Amino acid sequence: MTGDPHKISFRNVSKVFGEGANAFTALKNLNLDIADGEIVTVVGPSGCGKSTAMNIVAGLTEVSAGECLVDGHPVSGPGPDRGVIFQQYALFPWLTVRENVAFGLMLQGMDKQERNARADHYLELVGLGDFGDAYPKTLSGGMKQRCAIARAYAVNPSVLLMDEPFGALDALTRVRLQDQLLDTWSKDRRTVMFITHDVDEAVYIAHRVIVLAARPGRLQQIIDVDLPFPRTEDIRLSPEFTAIRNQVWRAVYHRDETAAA
Ligand SMILES: Nc1ncnc2c1ncn2[C@@H]1O[C@H](COP(=O)(O)OP(=O)(O)OP(=O)(O)O)[C@@H](O)[C@H]1O
Repeated sequence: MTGDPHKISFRNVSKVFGEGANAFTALKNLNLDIADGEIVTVVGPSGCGKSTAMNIVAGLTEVSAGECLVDGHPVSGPGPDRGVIFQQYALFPWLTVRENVAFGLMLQGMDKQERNARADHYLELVGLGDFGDAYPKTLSGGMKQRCAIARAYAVNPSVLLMDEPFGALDALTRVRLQDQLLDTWSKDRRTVMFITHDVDEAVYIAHRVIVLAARPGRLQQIIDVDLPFPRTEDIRLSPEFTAIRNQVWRAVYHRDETAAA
């Protein structure tokens, strides 16, 4: 232990892609702490560095300057403590749903009976308990994404990194999966970093909304979502929700004058 109380910390993180005349600053001097068990959503215009920031936490992208810490330790590559879920489900088409969910456990050397039992537990959790023997091509988009979520949960990461996970889904399925994510979070309190373009989604699921600005990608504003859990339909329709939603909207699209430089 290093004594760092935060689950995830960005310390003056910058990321430059390319070199010389082709150098492009995707993130500049990002400072951000995310607490253990906190859900943060990350919003901002296209190209503001949302995925770059998440990929740095995932260990898929190296920082150019500064430091990214998880549990107080500098990130040096991907690890089973961080589960990543992308918009594209990236399921293996030749494996069944159960085998897809159990895949990471197989890589960890878990025996077949145990990993199948664990896969079935997580499939049940995301409402796919009857689909373990099905192949991905027979599932709807929402079901495929639930399978990808079960796969990420199965390796029991303490951090979930979700990059527009519901972006390709219809509005009703999105809302259901948001509720399912919060329901699961209420039981395990994992730390979640969730990128979205949907301002309502960003407010509904989060403790805090992180707004990034583009060119260069940088922190624009952090907005506390001071709404109780569990989040419900009533909360979604409340004036308090609308007020926070409007605040986020202004920060993203109109550069609220209260924003950080
Ligand atoms: N591997 C790379 N090489 C060069 N430039 C890159 C690379 N990855 C990202 N970039 C650039 O860095 C900037 C930030 O990209 P990033 O994908 O993090 O943005 P984003 O906020 O997630 O965008 P979007 O909302 O469109 O997904 C973009 O201008 C992008 O073109």
